[in-house]
Amino acid sequence: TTASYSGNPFSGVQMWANDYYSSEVHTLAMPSLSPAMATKAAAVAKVPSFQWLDRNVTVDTLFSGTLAKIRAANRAGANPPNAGIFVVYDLPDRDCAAAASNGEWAIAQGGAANYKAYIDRIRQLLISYSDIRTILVIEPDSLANMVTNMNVAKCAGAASTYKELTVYAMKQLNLPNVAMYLDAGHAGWLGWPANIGPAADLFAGIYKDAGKPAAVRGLATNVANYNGWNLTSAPSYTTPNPNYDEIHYVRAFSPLLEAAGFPARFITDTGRSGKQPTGQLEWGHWCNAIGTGFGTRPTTNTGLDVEDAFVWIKPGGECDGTSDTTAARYDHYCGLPDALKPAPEAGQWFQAYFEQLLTNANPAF
Ligand SMILES: O=[N+]([O-])c1ccc(O[C@@H]2O[C@H](CO)[C@@H](O[C@@H]3O[C@H](CO)[C@@H](O[C@@H]4O[C@H](CO)[C@@H](O)[C@H](O)[C@H]4O)[C@H](O)[C@H]3O)[C@H](O)[C@H]2O)cc1
Ligand SMILES: [Mg+2]
Repeated sequence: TTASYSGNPFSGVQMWANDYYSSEVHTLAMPSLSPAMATKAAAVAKVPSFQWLDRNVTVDTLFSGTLAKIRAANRAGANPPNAGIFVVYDLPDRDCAAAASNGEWAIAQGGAANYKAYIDRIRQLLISYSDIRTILVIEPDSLANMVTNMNVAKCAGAASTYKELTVYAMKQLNLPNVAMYLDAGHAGWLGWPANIGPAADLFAGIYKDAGKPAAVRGLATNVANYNGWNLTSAPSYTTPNPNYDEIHYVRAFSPLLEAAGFPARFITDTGRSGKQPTGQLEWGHWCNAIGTGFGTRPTTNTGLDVEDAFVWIKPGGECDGTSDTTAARYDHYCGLPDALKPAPEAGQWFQAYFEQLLTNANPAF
């Protein structure tokens, strides 16, 4: 069947553009746009982006609903057949080094058991829809935080649970129609020389702990971040990191992972990397960065053998975090001068940000 594969899981399929994002664009973005911008926005809605399973409830509604729509389109003769693209994102004590994307479950309140049930449900649906090739990004930021933020109490406290549950997900979702990419931060995070070695050891260790699952294809980089892929010069805020863009990060990381027993392949989020340099004042300013644009459209034509695809993982226009200083999930990074304000809660539609991305899109819409 189309679902099982060897090699690049993006070969021989087209990525599905889910109707959750399309409806955000059509109902929330377009009504207030000029006719010319609305036409451009309608084109954005057709670009495949990953659908985030950021709450347990979305598994039995959006996830199963999207899989059903993909099945219908494939049975109607889609050629090439559609593949599902989703983010698994519901670890207990989620986003341990920040406040903006804290999730629904806490380790202290039995979150690990809830997470295992969430993974089991995803497994069941992937088995029910074994005719659909499904590509998963596993838990943005979590393992990256294990490399650089063990000095943060919430991250140190979550470490063993994050690792246990990541291994659980890798084993449970190890199915013939599935490809998994573990989140690996970005060039400005794990790409620093001080971090890249420990990162390779961590990811290879997790890969071995999980029994080197066939469905674990590699790592996802630049998720919800803004870095260029292959820049002609280093943006000022990247100095002195020699890995100033994602191709440098991937090319430095790959041999370290291979040597540690993890022959990882990579995908890179280009959804918000179209304008370089960005408006960031500091590289670590991750929240709603100003001066960004929609980037390279999803493709397997990456020019690098270990890079499977450029993809849109963070849906452009969905907020990174609230700028309301009184909010429970307020993170000071979302209050910085280079963070677009006023901003709603993480995941909510942020119209001004969508318009920024559209205006700065490269390639242009
Ligand atoms: O001059 N030098 O030689 C030198 C040497 C070492 C230096 O140290 C490095 O500095 C880097 C910053 O430059 C740090 O990277 C930042 O780490 C943050 C987490 O702590 C990340 O935030 C996450 O971002 C996600 C979206 O990507 C959000 O979804 C998530 O909520 C949010 O928490 C930032 O992206 C990421 O850029 C490194 O850890 C740190 O080791 C710095 C200079
Ligand atoms: Mg985030």
